[in-house]
Amino acid sequence: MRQPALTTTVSYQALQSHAAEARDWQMRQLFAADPQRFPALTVDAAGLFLDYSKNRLDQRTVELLVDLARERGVEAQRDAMFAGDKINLTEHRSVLHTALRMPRGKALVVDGQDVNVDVHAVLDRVKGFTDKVRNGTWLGYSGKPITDIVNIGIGGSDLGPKMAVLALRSYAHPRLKMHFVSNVDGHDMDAVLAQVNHETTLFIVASKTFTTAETMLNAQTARRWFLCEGREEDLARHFVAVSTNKEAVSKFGIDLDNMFPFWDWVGGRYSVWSAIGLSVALAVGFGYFQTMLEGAHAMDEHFRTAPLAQNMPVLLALVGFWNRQFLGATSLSIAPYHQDLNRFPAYLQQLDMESNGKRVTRNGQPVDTPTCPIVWGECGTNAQHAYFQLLHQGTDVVPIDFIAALRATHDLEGHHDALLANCFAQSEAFMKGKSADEVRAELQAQGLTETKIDELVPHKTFPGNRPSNTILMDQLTPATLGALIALYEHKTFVQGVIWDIASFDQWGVELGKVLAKKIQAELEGDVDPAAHDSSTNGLIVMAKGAQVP
Ligand SMILES: O=P(O)(O)OC[C@H]1O[C@](O)(CO)[C@@H](O)[C@@H]1O
Repeated sequence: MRQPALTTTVSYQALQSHAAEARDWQMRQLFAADPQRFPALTVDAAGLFLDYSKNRLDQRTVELLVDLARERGVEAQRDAMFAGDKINLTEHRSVLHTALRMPRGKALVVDGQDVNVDVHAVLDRVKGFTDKVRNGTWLGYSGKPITDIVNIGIGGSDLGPKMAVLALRSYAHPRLKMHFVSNVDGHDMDAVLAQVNHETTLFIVASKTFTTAETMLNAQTARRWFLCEGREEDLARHFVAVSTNKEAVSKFGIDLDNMFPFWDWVGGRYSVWSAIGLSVALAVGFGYFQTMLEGAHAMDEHFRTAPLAQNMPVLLALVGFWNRQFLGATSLSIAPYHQDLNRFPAYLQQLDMESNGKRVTRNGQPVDTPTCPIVWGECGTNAQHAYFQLLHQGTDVVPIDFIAALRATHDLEGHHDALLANCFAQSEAFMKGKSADEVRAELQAQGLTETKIDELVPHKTFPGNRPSNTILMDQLTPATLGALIALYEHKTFVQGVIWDIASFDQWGVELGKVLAKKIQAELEGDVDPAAHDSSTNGLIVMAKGAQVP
């Protein structure tokens, strides 16, 4: 259905007038005026708690934002996604990552096929295989159990599994060391090969298409490395594939018995729940992998059934939209206060920016508002000692998502309270700031001269009124991790619906791929690179002339 331009909708215009009033609001005053602000602007679901009260909005803003979600058809499009409708219009595909975490037996027929049956058949195979590797009955060619697993993949075939394996570090198998190679830069593969042994290493070649240049080159290199010690007939014990492309897997030389399939209705950046999660299931065991799926399913059920005004992914999306559209925030910083969520910001970069980094609507018209902000971030407290200076006192307002677990998964004394204290202190500081009067009073109490005080006040003043969300969970477990990932998946979906953009394709990555192929041929051959601009030609000539060490 053709959507009207966003800025022409009734609910958008109501929001715009409201935003004109809200522009001067100070969060300090909003908190002081409403003792119920915290309970009113928080929500919990699927083991997660979202506090969005430290944003420049009030309950009326939320009502207007919910009206917008309704007018843009979020509920209908959500239902269409869950039902398997072909909502990925440009590729004419269903979008069914939610089906990957549906309990067994919940029939969902798409194109005449019950996808639930297919999903669970693959999960059963994942269980059988991962059990064998973990219990030491899957042996390498010389009869030894596997000790090292190398996942070769890129984008969604790397970021999700790598993020989840790190996040669930405390659940990991003691014998199995997990490695991830994604970069076509040989230094990545070289560093991993230097640590592993031919006899006890298992390679997972993870690629939805099985044509991605980086992954294919890395896989060929791993194969060559393996064949320096092992024989062709040993490959089946050391190489498995995860893909939708049987033909290419077979052509590569991987036994189809060692291939774990998935389907074109799983987007790469939504694929950690499919067999692409094989490395996660190997690391933590199939039982915990399944618990991660259950955590995601709990969030799916919440997203599918909760009213919009109490719907966590919808609210997270609407607050993000408000900050982007009406506060002019061009980026969103993700600050996990949990070291094991170290790769979560990188994971979200692909999820959000590859989905919603678009400038035309689903019908190909230019959008009439800004779309996806730049997503970036780093673990707290490290981020505090790097770039939080800019976030507190710089000229840009950057909303932040703080993510923390109330209980640690370690028992080291003193650390967790220190961590949480920092997390809560930061969101308080961003909200409250520190006024010039407060700074002045503090410096006077320290006995500084008035001249010195005048000099320091501007530097020590914090504007505050800077927005943040805080997402809490009891502990980082497979279930809460699953819910957290699903929360952001659905948040991305809702924003895509509001902007009316095609969130499930990624044409923007194609141009560079095509040009790289051409330049690689020029670097490797005698072709004269005169066909480019003078800068690109010059760089190619320099690379061709460089001495190989
Ligand atoms: O799993 P594949 O097919 O190798 O693709 C890897 C990644 O490449 C992309 O297509 C972008 O180039 C991502 O969307 C995808 O996650």
